[in-house]
Parts: sequence; structure tokens; C-alpha cells
Amino acid sequence: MSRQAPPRVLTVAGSDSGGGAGVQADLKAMLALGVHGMSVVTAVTAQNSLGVQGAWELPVEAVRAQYRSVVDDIGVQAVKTGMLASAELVEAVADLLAGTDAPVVVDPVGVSKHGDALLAASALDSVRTVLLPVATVATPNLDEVAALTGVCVESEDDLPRAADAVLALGPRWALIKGGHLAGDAVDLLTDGTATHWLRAPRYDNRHTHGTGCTLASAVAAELAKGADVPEAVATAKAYVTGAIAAGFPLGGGIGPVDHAWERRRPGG
Ligand SMILES: Nc1ncnc2c1ncn2[C@@H]1O[C@H](COP(=O)(O)OP(=O)(O)OP(=O)(O)O)[C@@H](O)[C@H]1O
Ligand SMILES: Cc1ncc(COP(=O)(O)O)c(N)n1
Repeated sequence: MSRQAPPRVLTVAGSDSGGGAGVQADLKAMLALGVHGMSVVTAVTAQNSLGVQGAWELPVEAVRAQYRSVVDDIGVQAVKTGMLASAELVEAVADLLAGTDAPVVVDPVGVSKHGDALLAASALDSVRTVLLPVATVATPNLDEVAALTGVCVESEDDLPRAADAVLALGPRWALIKGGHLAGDAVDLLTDGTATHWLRAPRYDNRHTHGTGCTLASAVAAELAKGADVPEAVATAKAYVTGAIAAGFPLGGGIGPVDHAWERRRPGG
């Protein structure tokens, strides 16, 4: 008798040739959390530990075709979006996602850790008006909160105001990532009624390439396994914290988080 398939999770994101962020990070996080990861590639980047050397969007038709291939045959229990590059792609992806019953985690990726643009400025309005309204959970970092809502977060005290401003754009839950603040790594999750603070120690490790992609993919994986949103986010936060603590040097710049940290033996 053949075994039952694991839960299936789809990432709709850009490729990172260096393997630390984007589709590659998403699929590694999904594997680590025990789900079957699948991908719709929206853009290809030439990228490494030093930055993004080039980026090429795929045609809308190629993105739609990948999505239909996966959803119509295999099916999905959760979807995660990352780099969407342009207004045209944001709108096409939002349109596809409006037709799914699966939970959708939107990581509204704007710029890379090195400051390279991964989303055209002209796409921000589409993220606000069509993408965030189809999100079950939106996971902006503080720069993305500022770009999308105009709210500037300078300390933990500002996180509730940022979350309210993001919720006003339509996602069911907002997970505001305070990773760029000083002190503990504090995130705030809320649906406007329930509020959950997620606090972890800050690891003084410069090898943090892919943190946001990894967190959002882990949330999607846990949702696909049947967790509710607060449970999924708590598990994902613990997973990304371990991956950051174990981040390792690669190339001459910022290395990746370690998606396989739970499997490594000391010295392995
Ligand atoms: N140095 C750190 N130590 C521990 N946790 C961290 C650290 N930096 C970020 N985090 C946590 O990692 C997660 C991702 O947050 P972050 O703010 O880095 O997202 P991001 O900027 O979208 O990531 P990326 O730069 O990969 O796009 C959050 O849970 C955040 O609190
Ligand atoms: C294709 C792609 N998607 C997302 C990120 C964000 O990750 P980071 O901010 O860690 O560079 C990235 N660099 N590349």
C-alpha cells in the first residue's frame, strides 16, 4: 500500500541563485518542517552573499501556467508569496490567489538585505489594494511597514500602531517583524482582537540572509499541517530563531540561516 502524501505548500517567489533566500530558502524550510514544497518562480535573480547582481521577471503567462499546473493537479494546503517584482505580477498573483481556499501567507518583499530593490516602487499600490486583502497572514518587516503604511517603527512600543495600519489594508492577521530593532527579536501578531507577542533572544550573527523568507514559509508549512495562525507563527518563530543562531558564513558577505539546524550534530 502506498503511503499518504504529506501536506503540500506552494511558494510564489523569486529564485536566489545563492540559495539563501527566495524560492530556495522557502523549499528548504518546507522540507525541514515536513511538508511537500512546490514553487511558482516569478523572477530569477543572480545573487550571492554580496548582493543582487541582476534580476529578470518572468512573463505573467509563465507565472499563471506554473500556478495552474500545481493547483489543478497536485493541490495546495497553503501558499506563501515572496518577491513579486512588478505591479503586473502582483496583480496576476493576487487574482490567482483570490480563487483559493488555502491559507495565504504574504511576505511583501521590497528590498534585499543588501538594499537591492526586489519590487518596483510602482507595485506598492497593487500590494496594498489587491494582494494584502487576499492574505491570511501578512509578514512585513519594518521597512515594508513604512513603505506600505507610512508608519515608522522606532521601538517595540510602535509595533501595535504598525499592526493596526497593516490590518487596515485587509489581511486577516498581521505579523509585524521587529527583527530590525535593537534588543530582543520581538514580533507582534494580531488579528485586531487577539494579540500575541513573540520574543526571542537576538543572536549577534551577521549571517541572516533569508530570515524573512524562512519565517513566512515556516508559517505556511505549519498552517498546511493544520495549526491555527497563532500556533503556526509560534512554531515558525522557534524554527527561524534556531536557523538564525546557526547561520553560517558563505562567500565574502552575508551568509544564510541554516535551514537544517535541527538535524546537525555538534561539529557536523
Ligand atoms: N539577529 C537576530 N536574532 C534573532 N532573531 C532575529 C534576528 N534578526 C531577525 N530575527 C527574527 O527573524 C525573523 C525575520 O525578521 P526580519 O526582520 O529579519 O525579516 P526580514 O527583514 O523580512 O528578513 P529578510 O531580510 O530575510 O527579508 C523575525 O522573527 C525576527 O524577529
Ligand atoms: C529572490 C529573493 N527573495 C527574497 C529576498 C529577501 O531576502 P533577504 O532580505 O534576506 O536578502 C531575496 N534577497 N531574494
